[in-house]
Amino acid sequence: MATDVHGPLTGHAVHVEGLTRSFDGRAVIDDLRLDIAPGEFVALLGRSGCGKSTLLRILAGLDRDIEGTALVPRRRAVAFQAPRLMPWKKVWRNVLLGLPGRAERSLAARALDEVGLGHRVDAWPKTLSGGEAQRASLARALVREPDLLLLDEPFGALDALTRIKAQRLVGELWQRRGCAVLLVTHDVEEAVLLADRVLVMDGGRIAHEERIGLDRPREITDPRFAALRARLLERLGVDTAAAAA
Ligand SMILES: Nc1ncnc2c1ncn2[C@@H]1O[C@H](COP(=O)(O)OP(=O)(O)OP(=O)(O)O)[C@@H](O)[C@H]1O
Repeated sequence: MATDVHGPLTGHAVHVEGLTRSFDGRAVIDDLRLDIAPGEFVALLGRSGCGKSTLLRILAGLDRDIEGTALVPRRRAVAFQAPRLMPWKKVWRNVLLGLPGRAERSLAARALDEVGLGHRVDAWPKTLSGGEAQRASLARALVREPDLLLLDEPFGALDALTRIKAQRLVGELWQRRGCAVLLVTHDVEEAVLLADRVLVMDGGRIAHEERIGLDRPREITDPRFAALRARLLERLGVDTAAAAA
C-alpha cells in the first residue's frame, strides 16, 4: 500500500515514522524513524546505495510511493549535486523557476546577493563556474524562504577550495535564515563541521546518531573534532588506523 502523508506539522521540521520505500520488492528504506527540530542542522552519512538520496527525494515530495508517515513543512526547498540550471534562461529567471507568483527580478537579485552572486543576476548559466552555478542553485532554494532546506551532496562536484567556501556559505546562510537543514554528504569532516547532529544510515534505517556539541566556528584541528570524525568513520566501517597509515 502506498501511503502519502506529506502535510502540515507542528513542533518539527521533519517527522518521519515507519517509513518504508521499496524498489522491485526490496526495501531500501525500512521502517525508518527520524525527527528534525525547527532550525536544526542535520547531516546524513552512509555508504553508497544505502538510501540517502531516496530519503531526501521523499522529503522533497519528489517520490510519493511510500508506506508510513513523512511530514515536512510546506515551505521546503532542495538543491542537488548538479545545479540543474536551464541554459536558455538567465540566472535570475532560473532562481525563480517554478516559484508561484510573478517573476520579480528584484526577488531573485536579493537571493543571488545573499550567495555572493549579485553581479551575475543577468548572466547566462553557461558563463558561470561550477561553484557559481552551485551558488545559483542555492539561491533558487533560498528564494523559497524554506523552513526546511534539503541538500543532496551540494558540494560533491566542487574542487577543494571552492568546496570549503561553499561549506562556509551554507553555514552562514543557515545561521542567518534559521531554517532546518538536512545535508546528505559523503564527507565526514563536512558533516562534523556543519551539523548539530550527524546521522549514519544503514540497513534502511538511522543506525547511529552523533550530537556535535562543539562551538562554532569549528576547527578541524580541535582534538574533539578528530575524535568525532574517527567515531563516525568507524561507524561507517572505515578503518581509521589503516586509513592514516
Ligand atoms: N528509481 C529506482 N528504481 C530502482 N532502484 C532504485 C531507484 N532509486 C534508487 N534505487 C536503489 O535504491 C538504493 C538506494 O539508492 P540511493 O540513491 O538512495 O542511495 P544513496 O545512499 O543516496 O547512494 P549514493 O551515496 O551512492 O548517492 C540503490 O540500491 C539504488 O539502486
